[in-house]
Amino acid sequence: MTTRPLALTLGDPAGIGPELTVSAWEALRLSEHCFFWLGDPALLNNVIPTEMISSPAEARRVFSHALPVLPTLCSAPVEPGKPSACNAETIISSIQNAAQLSLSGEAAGVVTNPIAKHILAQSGFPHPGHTEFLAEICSAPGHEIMMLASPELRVIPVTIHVSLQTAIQTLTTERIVNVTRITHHALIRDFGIHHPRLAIAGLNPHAGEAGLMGDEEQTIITPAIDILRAQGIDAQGPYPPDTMFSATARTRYDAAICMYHDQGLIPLKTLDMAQGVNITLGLPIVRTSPDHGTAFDIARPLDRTVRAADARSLIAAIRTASTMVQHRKGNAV
Ligand SMILES: NC(=O)C1=CN([C@@H]2O[C@H](COP(=O)(O)OP(=O)(O)OC[C@H]3O[C@@H](n4cnc5c(N)ncnc54)[C@H](O)[C@@H]3O)[C@@H](O)[C@H]2O)C=CC1
Ligand SMILES: NCC(=O)COP(=O)(O)O
Repeated sequence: MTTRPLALTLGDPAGIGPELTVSAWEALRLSEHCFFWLGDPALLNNVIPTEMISSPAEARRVFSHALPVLPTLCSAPVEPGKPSACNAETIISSIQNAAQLSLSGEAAGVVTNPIAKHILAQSGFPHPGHTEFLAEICSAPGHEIMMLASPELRVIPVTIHVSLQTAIQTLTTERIVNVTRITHHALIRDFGIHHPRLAIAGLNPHAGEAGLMGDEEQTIITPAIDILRAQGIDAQGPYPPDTMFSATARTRYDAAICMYHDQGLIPLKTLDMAQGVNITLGLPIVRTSPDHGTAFDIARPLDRTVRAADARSLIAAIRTASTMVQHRKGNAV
């Protein structure tokens, strides 16, 4: 696995991020999946040993006996379950530093703990989520693609954090082609799938039923598929969205290109929320995250034995980031 450590961000300190971080360290500390946390050790209530580091290079020496922490201290008191925009600056700087350390090569990649988008927005944060923020840090705006992956399914929404109305209004042939091309290349480079098979979803019921229930399939989606196929990309569809996620249908493709956020994320999370991983494709750095959010409703002060949050998705995100780093190394020329 990776020799350099992964950078794990703070996330919203009032959410389940601190608890997930503790559980992930306990699960992985004797494995090769080494990470350090850009967080505030005071949030951990001494439930595990921690050791301050001043650079990622120190993480591997520490990882088996303590959680390596690159201190990123909260400026306001933290009450679990009660998020506050007063800590927005710390949350943002944790993401920013993790990305910079990854761009500089000191960290192998970034794994993010969940943030609450509306809380950061209150502080003037202009990005709808990590995906778009990281693209800006990497000077690659417009190249960022969100993929959610579980052992059962991979989905890529063409439009991401916008209203359903905006998603439909901004759906274009060019956007579908761009997202599918980046996905195709990322499946080869980051996942070792040599000939990716891509299923393109329709937008409307029955994929439009020959125009009877909407014509975006004919005017926008099919032209995109034609362009992609002419470029040698194995893109098929548009498929009726209500049947393309069945167990049988899923055996026919490696990833589903979906027209809007919930079209892809509902089947993914319904099939396997515990092991779903959110992955940003199209960036020079590796970035993964759990598929769920901050879960403020179950966040509580940390306890040595009682855990409310299921850390499997974060653990899967860390393992996935390690695997992607390995694939990128293997594919480097
Ligand atoms: N990558 C990220 O930073 C993401 C952040 N969010 C943010 O999270 C906030 C809350 O969003 P919600 O829609 O409520 O989704 P959520 O995923 O935080 O919670 C939905 C339900 O699932 C439960 N849940 C989630 N993760 C869990 C875990 N690991 N273990 C046990 N139960 C778990 C919660 O307790 C809650 O009942 C929003 O502000 C949203 O912006 C949402 C998705 C991803
Ligand atoms: N629904 C997925 C999600 O909100 C994750 O967004 P991001 O913070 O990874 O951009």
